[in-house]
Amino acid sequence: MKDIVIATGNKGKINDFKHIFPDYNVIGITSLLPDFDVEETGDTFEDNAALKAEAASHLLGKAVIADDSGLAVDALDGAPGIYSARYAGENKDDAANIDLLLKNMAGQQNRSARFVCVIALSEPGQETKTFRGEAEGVIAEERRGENGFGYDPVFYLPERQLMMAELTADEKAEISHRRKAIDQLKEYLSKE
Ligand SMILES: O=P(O)(O)OP(=O)(O)OP(=O)(O)OC[C@H]1O[C@@H](n2cnc3c(O)ncnc32)[C@H](O)[C@@H]1O
Ligand SMILES: [Mg+2]
Repeated sequence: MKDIVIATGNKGKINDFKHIFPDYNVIGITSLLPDFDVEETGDTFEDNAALKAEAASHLLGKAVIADDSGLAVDALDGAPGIYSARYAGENKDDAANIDLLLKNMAGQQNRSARFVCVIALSEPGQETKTFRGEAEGVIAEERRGENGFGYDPVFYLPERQLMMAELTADEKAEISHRRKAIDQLKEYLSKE
């Protein structure tokens, strides 16, 4: 089985990647470098994904991918966006982030939103490449579902009439923003 190293400390993302890459041995960076942590100082998902992938690739001397992602809500002018993980504070608390989102959306009629995922590929001696995937949905008024992570319990998928958190991991892997970004990465690798 081929290895693929992902520069993330987020267990929910690692679980998503395992279902997107069933034929690969998915390795989270913290099992190789327990103290790995990169400050996300970029202004875009692309910049932050590249920062994480390049830092890990330089430390390991091999190809690494990273994921910078988040939720963009139209009625909030694209917030929380690149700040999705730390929306309610630096301690990255998914429950607190959802509470704040529901509070900021209270009484709001326009609830359209999208998940964005940018995957960066950094390889020694090569320019970093980025690939973007998006998934459209609607911000629900309350939580439902136990699967997934982050904002999945309040991200409603109208065509399925389910929350993202009500999909199995395999179902999420078929339609998610993360899957769409990875499809583009795979297409690039197949032409390389
Ligand atoms: O930077 P790494 O170490 O990869 O982990 P992180 O959790 O800090 O990840 P990000 O900086 O990319 O922030 C993304 C946040 O956006 C949210 N998010 C991203 N993808 C999601 C998904 O598939 N489902 C639900 N929420 C998601 C979730 O709250 C994440 O913490
Ligand atoms: Mg992060």
